[in-house]
Amino acid sequence: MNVIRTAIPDVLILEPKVFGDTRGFFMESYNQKVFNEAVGHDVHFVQDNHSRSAKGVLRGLHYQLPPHAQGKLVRCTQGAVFDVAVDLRHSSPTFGRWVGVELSAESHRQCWIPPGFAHGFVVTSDSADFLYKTTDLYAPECEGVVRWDDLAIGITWPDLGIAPLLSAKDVAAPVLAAARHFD
Ligand SMILES: Cc1cn([C@H]2C[C@H](O)[C@@H](COP(=O)(O)OP(=O)(O)O[C@H]3O[C@H](C)C(=O)[C@H](O)[C@H]3O)O2)c(=O)[nH]c1=O
Repeated sequence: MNVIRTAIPDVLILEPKVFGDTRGFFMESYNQKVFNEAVGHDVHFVQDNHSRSAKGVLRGLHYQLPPHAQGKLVRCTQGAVFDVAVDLRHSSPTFGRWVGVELSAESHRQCWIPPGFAHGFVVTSDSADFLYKTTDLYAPECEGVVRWDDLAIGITWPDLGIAPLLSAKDVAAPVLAAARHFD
C-alpha cells in the first residue's frame, strides 16, 4: 500500500495495491496489519458506513466528541467526491487547518482521518457511493457540526456550478468559533 502524507501530518492518503486482470480487479480494501503499520499504531474499527449521494450533495462538516470521538477510514466506491478533513484539536499546531483530496472509484484512494477532525465531502460525479469505517459507534449526543463554508476555515470546494445540497442540520451548522470543541 502506498502512503501519502498531507499538509496535516496525521491525515493520510492511502493507495491500496490493485491487482487488475482480464476479469476486472482485486484489492484488499482494508488489512489491519498493513493499515496499523501505515498509521504507526493499532487502530480498531467498530462500524462500517455506506452513504449514496447525488451530484452536488455536501455532507459535513461532522465529528463526534469524546467519549465517542471517531477516526474514519473513508473511500469512494462509485463516482467521485472531494473529501475534506479539518483539524479541531485545540492543542494541534494545525488547529483550524484543512486538507482536501479527491477520492474516486477509479483511483481506489482512501483517506485516514483520526479522531479530533471534522469531516465532510461534496459529490463531484453524477452519483457517489461513500464507504467508511469508524473507530467508535454512532453517538448522536456527541455529534458536532461546523459550517462547510466557514470563512475562518476557508475550504476551497470544487466549483460544481450549482449550490451544494445540504441537510437541514448542515444548513444550520455553526461556524467553528461557535461549534462544540475538543479539549
Ligand atoms: C452517521 C450516522 C447516521 N445515522 C442515521 C441518523 C440519520 O437518521 C441518518 C442520516 O444521518 P446524517 O444526516 O447525519 O448522515 P450524514 O450527513 O451522511 O452524516 C455523516 O456525514 C459525514 C460525512 C461524516 O463523516 C459522518 O460519518 C456522518 O456525520 O442516518 C446512523 O444511524 N448511524 C450513523 O453512524
